[in-house]
Amino acid sequence: MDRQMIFRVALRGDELLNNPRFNKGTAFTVAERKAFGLTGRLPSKVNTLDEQCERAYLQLQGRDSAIRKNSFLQSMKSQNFVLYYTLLSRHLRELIPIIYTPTEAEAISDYSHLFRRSEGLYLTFPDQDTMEQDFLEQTRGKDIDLIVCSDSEAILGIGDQGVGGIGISTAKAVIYSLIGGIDPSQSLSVVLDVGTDNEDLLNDHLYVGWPHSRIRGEEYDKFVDKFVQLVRKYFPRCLLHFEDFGVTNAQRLLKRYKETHAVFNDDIQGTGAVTLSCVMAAVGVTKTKLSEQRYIIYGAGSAGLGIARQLRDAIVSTDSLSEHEANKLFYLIDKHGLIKQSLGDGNIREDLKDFVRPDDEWAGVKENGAGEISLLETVKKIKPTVLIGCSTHASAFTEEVIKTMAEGCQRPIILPLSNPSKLVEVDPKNANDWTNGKALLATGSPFPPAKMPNGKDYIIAECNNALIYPGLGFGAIVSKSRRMTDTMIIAGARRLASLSPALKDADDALLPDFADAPQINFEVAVAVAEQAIEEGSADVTWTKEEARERVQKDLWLPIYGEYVYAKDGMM
Ligand SMILES: NC(=O)C1=CN([C@@H]2O[C@H](COP(=O)(O)OP(=O)(O)OC[C@H]3O[C@@H](n4cnc5c(N)ncnc54)[C@H](O)[C@@H]3O)[C@@H](O)[C@H]2O)C=CC1
Ligand SMILES: CC(=O)C(=O)O
Ligand SMILES: [Mg+2]
Repeated sequence: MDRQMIFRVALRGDELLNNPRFNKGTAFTVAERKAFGLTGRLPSKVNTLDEQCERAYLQLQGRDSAIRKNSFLQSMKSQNFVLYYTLLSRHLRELIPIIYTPTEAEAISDYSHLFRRSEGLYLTFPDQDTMEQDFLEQTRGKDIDLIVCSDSEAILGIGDQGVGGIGISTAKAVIYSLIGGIDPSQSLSVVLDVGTDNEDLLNDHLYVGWPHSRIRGEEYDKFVDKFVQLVRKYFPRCLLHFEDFGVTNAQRLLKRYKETHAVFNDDIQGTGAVTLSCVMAAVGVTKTKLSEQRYIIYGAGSAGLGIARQLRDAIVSTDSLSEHEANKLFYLIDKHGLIKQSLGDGNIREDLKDFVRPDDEWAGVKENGAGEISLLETVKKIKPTVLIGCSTHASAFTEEVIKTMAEGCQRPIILPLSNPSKLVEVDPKNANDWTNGKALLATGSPFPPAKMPNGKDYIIAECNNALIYPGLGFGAIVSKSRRMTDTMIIAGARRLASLSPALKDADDALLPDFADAPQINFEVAVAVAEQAIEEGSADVTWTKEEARERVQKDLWLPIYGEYVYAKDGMM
């Protein structure tokens, strides 16, 4: 056995069996059972990891609904990391939708009823005086590389979920380990419970979070800042991942902290990166350039703005357009229709100003009574080649919208990205049928293949940030980057795009299959680490040429090591 896989462990008996990092259950060998006081605590048969997986998979199959499978897996995670991650790895495509979107959305929305045990760090607004102590209780003695946190205001597409948002932090952290190779014992999932404006939760006497309306303004900022400063004080080199904050806070917090710490907002930057990869692959199929597209982005929240900026920045750096020229390729639509000057400052967030369309461009175009221009009218006028949905508005891409778009271009690129599945802007099967198989499609949650007119399956790629953020994060962690820069993110996105199956066969999926996500994210991590070294964001002594070897070396894999008892060993 590899010398590194021998662990000196100080836990014995139940403490060892109850520690998911070290527990092996029936896989403890006879010698280990003797050394760690486990002989009488386990049935006599020593199982292999394969046997344990077989049994666990059978138990899982016995659960008759996705949500019950989700609960079963969550409980397994709290018992045995190696078994949990091995089982997930062996059935990746089948189980990702169970532990992530769409099933995790259901688990989060019913969090207070399903609650069984702690999943991470709960920092609650009225307890802020003890925040440092609470933080240290959870992290003392640990070498934390990754912190995923949410304030739960905009969970997936299901809105404010109060304390239940811990579920998105843990799900995202699991994906980091499963796909990205981050040691699960070196990550921490956090919910910042600043109250909730979700009336259903506030009226539920079983709600387990702080039953108070959401704190905003200065008090909110101070609370978040206290947390961020603790992260910086105790783990100056960890990656701080923000997930599912409300759009205004998401943008502000990223801007506030990105120059001083390696922070990453997945909804803005991760979604921007994976969508850029997807569009790069699509324009590879149509043999056109990013700068030759006309883009409609429907839903101008965190994801919409992140996508617009990422595409714009890539156009500027690849196709040599000025930022001003590149901005003009984008048409953003939100609740008040097309984002144009006459909506007025009250209806246009400050961070959207790059993409506001001039009114005179729309003279003669049909408006509703409130002076708003709809998606359909925008499609008719500009003849988009790319249509992206991140609005949470289910079925917004109607047959008329899709058919009108298809009249205006050979291969419409249509990416309805809203999660969970029931909120998708158009079922990809319909988009495929309405365009006679011409559309290049990808969605945010998994969908079955569509049928091409020639009878072949068209695989619907999953354009979900989970296909890229684990690699982006791992690349930053391995290279000990002080910041997660835009150029590191673009380097990862380019690497992902280069691995698109559609570049080999135009009828194949725009992005690699999730079943290949670990290998894909490995490549992304290498690209990010190389870029970090090249641009000086990294803090390591090794060279760019060594990045691949270093990423490989630091990968955490779910493998049982051999344990020897040592009083001063790991706990
Ligand atoms: N595929 C992926 O990787 C990702 C998908 N998403 C999905 O995108 C959706 C939006 O997420 P976020 O941007 O984080 O939320 P957000 O709340 O920041 O943005 C949603 C935006 O859509 C707008 N909107 C709502 N109803 C609309 C309508 N009828 N017409 C036009 N605009 C409308 C809202 O005003 C808001 O600006 C969610 O369903 C989320 O699950 C988000 C991040 C990643
Ligand atoms: C995928 C993701 O981050 C979201 O839907 O919010
Ligand atoms: Mg998200």
